[in-house]
Amino acid sequence: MTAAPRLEIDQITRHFDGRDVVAGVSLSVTPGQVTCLLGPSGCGKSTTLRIVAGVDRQTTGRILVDGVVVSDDGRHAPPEHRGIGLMFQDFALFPHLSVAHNVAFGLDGGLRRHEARVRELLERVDLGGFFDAFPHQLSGGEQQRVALVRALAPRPAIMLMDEPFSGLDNRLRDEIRDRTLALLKEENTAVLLVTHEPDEAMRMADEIALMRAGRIVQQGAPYHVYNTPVDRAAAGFFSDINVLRGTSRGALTDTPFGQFLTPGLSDGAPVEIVIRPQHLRIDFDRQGRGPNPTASDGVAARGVVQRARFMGRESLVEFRMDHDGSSLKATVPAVFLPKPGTPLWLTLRRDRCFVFPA
Ligand SMILES: Nc1ncnc2c1ncn2[C@@H]1O[C@H](COP(=O)(O)OP(=O)(O)OP(=O)(O)O)[C@@H](O)[C@H]1O
Repeated sequence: MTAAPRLEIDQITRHFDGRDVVAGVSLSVTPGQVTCLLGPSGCGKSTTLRIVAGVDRQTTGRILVDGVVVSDDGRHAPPEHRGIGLMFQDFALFPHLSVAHNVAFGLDGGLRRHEARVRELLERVDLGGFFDAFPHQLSGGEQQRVALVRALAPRPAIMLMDEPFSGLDNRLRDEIRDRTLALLKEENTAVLLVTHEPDEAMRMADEIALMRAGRIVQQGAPYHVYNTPVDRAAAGFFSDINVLRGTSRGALTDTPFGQFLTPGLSDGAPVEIVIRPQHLRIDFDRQGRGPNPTASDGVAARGVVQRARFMGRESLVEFRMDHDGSSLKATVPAVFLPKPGTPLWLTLRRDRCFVFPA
């Protein structure tokens, strides 16, 4: 049985200066679930979050918490009556209060009444020893953890997070993300997290809602959104992509890598075939010939190495293709640095190609 939604966003729009910056967003989050609103800058993510928090108000639509309307055309509960915790990038701790008093700030009765809860939360993020410290004595990452437990201290049913980790350096960020996620799961909080970073969404989310120009264009588990993108832009949002262009004829599109099925497209319709660099295979040149065609990889096409770079986890090789001079990128999970000018053959993993009308 799936749990009842804790947070429901029902057909929210927000009109600013003659345009809808949020244009009909619906979403629900269950207890213990992390949903990431992912999208490029300006697509309306933060506005959506601010509406849920109650610091902004939608033009139309409703917000429900545990099935109860907290905001619609007539009602608008203030932020403090929504059972919502907030954590933003520029979380500010109160500099004149100790760590413990910062954490207890939103608790009725303050530190005196809730010392046990404050101690327990600080222990859980390994900051037990900082109970009496002041914010300036903590590193950025430690301050972030204090901000997190401060937001969690009143046991909010819902946590809203807007780019909460973007102020941290890379290595620290991974660790803090993991800790944060663990704590949110333990508390069974419903989380709506805004980010423009696909890696962050893939790492944190149970569900990703991909947003563009005020709308959710695709929603699902990270695996699903990554592996079955709805269009070229959705594919390109998660990684570098290669795009082959062709024209549909008789529900087939010819490419130098073989034919692709393009059912439902009329003759003459432009087609884009999209593939991520890790799904190209590279093969050696055998005196002007490449590998034989196979069902899974189609036909090989020859290209010449333009550039090869070692990226740490993989090598990125850029090719200029013989057939049309276009560029294709392939990655190999190893050290593979062929010299510029080397002819090599490329095939595409056909099961990893996405075919879209252009
Ligand atoms: N108070 C406002 N008045 C007018 N326009 C606004 C207001 N708030 C936001 N906007 C506009 O709404 C659009 C969406 O902004 P929003 O902050 O929600 O985007 P975002 O996806 O969170 O982007 P970012 O990641 O850059 O914060 C932007 O074009 C922004 O300029």
